[in-house]
Order: sequence, then structure tokens, then C-alpha cells
Amino acid sequence: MPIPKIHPESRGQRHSLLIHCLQALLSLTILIAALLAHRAHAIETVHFTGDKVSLLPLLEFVSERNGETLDEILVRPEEDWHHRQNINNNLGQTSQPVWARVRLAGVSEAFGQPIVRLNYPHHDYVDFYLFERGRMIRHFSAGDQLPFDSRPIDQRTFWFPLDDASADEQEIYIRISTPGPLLMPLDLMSYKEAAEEEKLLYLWAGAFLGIIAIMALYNLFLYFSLTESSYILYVLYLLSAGVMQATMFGFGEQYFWGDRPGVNNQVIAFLAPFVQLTAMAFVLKFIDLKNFGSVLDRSVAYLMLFTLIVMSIASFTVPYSLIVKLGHSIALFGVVCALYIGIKGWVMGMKSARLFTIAWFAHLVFIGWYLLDMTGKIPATELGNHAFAIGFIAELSLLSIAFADKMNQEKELRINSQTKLLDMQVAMNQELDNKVKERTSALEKANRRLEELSVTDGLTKLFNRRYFDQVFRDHYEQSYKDQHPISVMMVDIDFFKKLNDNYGHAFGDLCLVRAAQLIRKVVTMPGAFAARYGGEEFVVVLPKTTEERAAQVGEILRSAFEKTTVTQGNQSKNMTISIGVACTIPSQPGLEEKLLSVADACLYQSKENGRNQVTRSEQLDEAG
Ligand SMILES: Nc1nc2c(ncn2[C@@H]2O[C@H](COP(=O)(O)OP(=O)(O)OP(=O)(O)O)[C@@H](O)[C@H]2O)c(=O)[nH]1
Repeated sequence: MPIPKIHPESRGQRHSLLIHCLQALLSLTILIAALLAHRAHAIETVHFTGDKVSLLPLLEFVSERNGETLDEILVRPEEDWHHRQNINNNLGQTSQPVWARVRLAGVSEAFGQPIVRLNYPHHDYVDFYLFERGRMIRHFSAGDQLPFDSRPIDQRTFWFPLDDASADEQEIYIRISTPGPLLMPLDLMSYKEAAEEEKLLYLWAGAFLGIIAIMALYNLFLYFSLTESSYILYVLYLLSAGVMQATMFGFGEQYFWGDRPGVNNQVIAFLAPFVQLTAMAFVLKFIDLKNFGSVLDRSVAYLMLFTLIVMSIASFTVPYSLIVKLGHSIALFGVVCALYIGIKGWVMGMKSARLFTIAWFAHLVFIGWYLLDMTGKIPATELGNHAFAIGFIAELSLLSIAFADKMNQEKELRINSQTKLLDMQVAMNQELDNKVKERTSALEKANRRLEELSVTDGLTKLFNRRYFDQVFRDHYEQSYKDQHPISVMMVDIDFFKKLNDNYGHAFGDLCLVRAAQLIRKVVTMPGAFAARYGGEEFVVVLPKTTEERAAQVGEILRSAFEKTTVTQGNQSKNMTISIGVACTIPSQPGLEEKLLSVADACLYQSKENGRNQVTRSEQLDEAG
């Protein structure tokens, strides 16, 4: 604002010296007072020497009243202008546009294209006026409610060139109208330095967004291979948070929707609750709240989810300023909720909840640092400027580790239960196997028994006739093949009918049993076997045995019978037997019946000759 000039009055009339002196004194006093008064309200002057100067501490502010014009602002009384009350960068939210002014000195092209930079990309309207010697020489209109092209320099934040400056001093007036927080990080600097800083920021932002993109891709891949829904929720959270951060950096306005004024606010209003929504949904799924949370926990969590859904939808209709205010409180509440859930899971011994809690805590610490840095509560540093992004990356990294840890635990559980299941299956198979073996052996035993029964005679336990016929044929054939002699002995108890009649049938049975025992006892040669041929008649087959040897065995047997007394109760009896022995070296197979009939004939001969004797086929021939 031009400094008002004050002219001492001079009327040129002659007065007394005293009056002149008094007048001069009074005028001097008024002049000094005016100068002092002016000095009290003078615009702060910033001397530019080429180095970056932060203008914020030197700015004077005034709130616009009912659509005041620039001219009206210029004539506002000096006492309306004031410096900030505190050192915060953030001037809070205000419904009225705010004007700021400052005087610059020493601005020269010699310092390399000096600019004034408003390093915050989200104000709706920013008007920049440059005055020189009380005359406006430049006016720029920018802001995210105006097309991106309207900016004097194409940058994501607002850069105003001072290249028209020619006088020693300029005054700048800036009008900001915005529904969001009124941040005024205003700097006087060279274009070169601003471009250098911007490069550094691009490096930060590139690394930050790159990490998010890689993590999102990686988790998307995991989702497709494992089809576990927490992965897709995490991917949604990463993507929405990434887009939100890119928008907050100002890249959306710069590269995507700069030609559509107003979209930027819309995107922020929608994404702010949506990021929280995906984060909440992920947290609930990750911690498995429905299994360990109390009814109150669940109610609060689902109410929160519901609120966020409503907010995301409402962001299309509710004013941006309201969404921003609501968003801050809900976000804070959401972070606290997630921290509470994490701590509870930790206390209840959930291993992955520990990492999860540390992740959220790290997030909170960095947000705190960022807010303290931004509001000037602690000295501003380059690291502090990016504390929010660092916190976010730290949180995402820890969450990823927690996530992997949880998945590992679940995998271990799955493998354990699979192993248990497999063990159970093996044990069951083993049991089944044992049972089958048991049953098979029982069956085999029964079969053997059945076979025994089918081949043995029930009373004497010698082989039965059926079995004899079968086996005798085989032996005969074998003897034919080997051309060895085979002998047959027919044994018949003498007068058995009489024995039955005299001693009873039961005693007769006992005699048959004793007879079988005697035969078994005497006929012990390898390969020999005896069978019950009929009633009281037995047959003995002696392979590889000559007739002479067979007759000797017959004699031993006959003698054994003679000497043996069968006793039952008070009954006792000595049996005699008649034996017929025949032998042959088979000249052809299948003639076994013939050998039998010869032996039978010999037996008949023994009976004829008076019983209790052995007759050989040789004797038969002699007799015949
Ligand atoms: N106790 C008993 N007797 C039997 C059995 N099988 C056959 N017998 C009897 O044996 C007797 C055989 O009699 P016979 O064929 O006339 O012969 P035998 O009386 O011994 O006269 P020889 O042979 O000429 O000395 C019959 O009375 C049959 O009932 C049996 O399993 N148990």
C-alpha cells in the first residue's frame, strides 16, 4: 500500500515568533506522531538476497468482508491488518476469503527468476497481485477451482513470477478463498531453487508411490494364487491410499483432472473416508474381530464401517468443508479403534497382532511428527515435511510383515491339521489292514479245518476214502514216472461183526479208533500214508517200497494188533487183523485200481487161510 505523504501546512502569514515556534513544534510533534503511527502499521519489508525467504512470519492478514474488492481492501484501515497470533502454518478453516500482504525489496533478475511460491496445492482460489510504486503491475488467478492452465507457471503448487519487477520495492497482495484448511507456506525464492526442491519431492513421491504400487501388485498376485479375501482388502487399501497420497501431492490436478475444476475436491472428499473404509475392513478381517472381539467391539467397528460407507457416498453431495472436518475426526477415531483392536489382540496372545499394533503405532507417531512440523510446534525439517509419507511406508511395511506372519501361521496350522489328518488316515489304514489280516487268517484257518474235515475220517482221523482215491492216483503216477515200486496193504479187522455184537457198537468204535492209532504208530516211513477204506477195513500206501519190505511192515502191524488189548470199563478185547500186500513198478499210469484189487485178493486169501496173517501177491501167484 502506498505510504501516505504528509505536508506541513504553511500559510505564509506573519505571526508572532512564539506562535510560529509553537506551530512548528506542534507540526513537528504531529509529523513525528504520524511517522511513528505509520511506522507502527508499515508493511513488513523483506530483503531478497537470492536465498529462500519464508514470507509467512512477515505476512499481514485481513479477512474479506462481504465480497470486498481489491480497491476496498487497499483502503482498509491499517489497524485492520494484523500478523498471525501464533506460529502455526495452518490458519484453520474459515468461511471468509483471507488477504495477506508483504513488501519485497531487492527483487532482481540477477538472483535468477525470483518467484513467490505458495507451497500447498489444494486452495480453491488464489489471487496474486504485484504492486510497484502504488501501481498494480501483475495479477494472476489460480486454484483448483480454475483450470490448471490459468496458472502462470505449470507446477503442482502455486508459483508466481516476479520477473516484471523493476523498482527497488514491490508489494504483494494475495487473496485465498478455500473451504479446506488455510495453509500458507509462502516463500520468496529463485525459480532454480524451487525447481531443485521440486525434483527432490518428485524423488520422494516417486519412491513412495512406487513402493505402494509394488506392494499392491505383490498382494494382488498373492490374492489370485491364494484367493484369501484379506489380500484383496489390503490391495484396495494400498491403492486407495496411494491415489489419495498422489492427489495430496497435487499430481491429480497437475496430470489428470487439471482441466476439470472442482474434481480435485471431489476426489479428496471421496477418498478420505474410502481409505479409512478399506483400512477398517482390512483390520477387521486381519484381526478376525468376529472371533475374539466383544459385542461392544463389534458394534463400534461395524458402526464405524457404516459411517465410512455413508461418508463415501455422501461425499458427492455434502459440502467439501464439512467432509474435511468430519473426515479428520473419523480418521482419528478409526486409527484409535485400530490401535485398540491391535492391543487387545496382543494382550489375548495373537502373535500377528503385535506387529500390527506396532505398525499402527508407528503410523500415529509419524502423523504426530508431521502435524507438529506442519503447525510449527517443532522446528521444520525436510524429514518432518515427509513424516506423513514415511509413517505411511513404515506402517505398510510392518503391516506387510504382520500379514505375511499371519499367513505363515495359518499355513502352519493348515499343514499341522493336514499332517494330523494324514496320521489319522495312516492309523486307520493300519487298523483296517490288521483287521483284514486277522479276518484272512481266521478264514484260512477255517478253510484248513474245512479241508481237513473233507479229507479225514471223522471217527479214526485217518484220511477218508475219497482223499485216498485222489492221492493214491498221484502216487501211482509218480511211481510210474520214477519207475519205483509202490506197495499197497489192505488191512481188515477179523470178526468185527461179532465184536460189535458181543461188546456193542460203541466199543466197536473204540476198537476202530485204537486200530487207526496202531496203524499210525507202525506206518512211519516217509511218503507212506494210511486211510480208512470202509467199515473196519484200512488201506496203507507205501511208495518206493518193495513187496517184501511191505510184508515185513504188515507183519509188524499184525503182531502189534495181536498184542494190544482194547479196554473200556470192564470190557477188554484183543483184535486180530488180516492183511493183503501187493506191489508193482507201474508199466503205465491209471492202473492203480488193479494194484488195489490184487491187494484185496491177498486179503481175501488171508481170511481164507484162517485170518490173523499177511498174504503177499507172490504167495497168491504161487497158490493160483
Ligand atoms: N462199531 C462199528 N461197526 C462197524 C462200523 N462200520 C462197519 N461196522 C461193522 O463191521 C462189521 C463188518 O462185518 P463183516 O463185513 O461181516 O466182517 P467180519 O464180521 O469182520 O468178518 P470177517 O471180515 O470175515 O472176519 C459189520 O457188522 C458192520 O456193521 C463202524 O463204523 N462202527
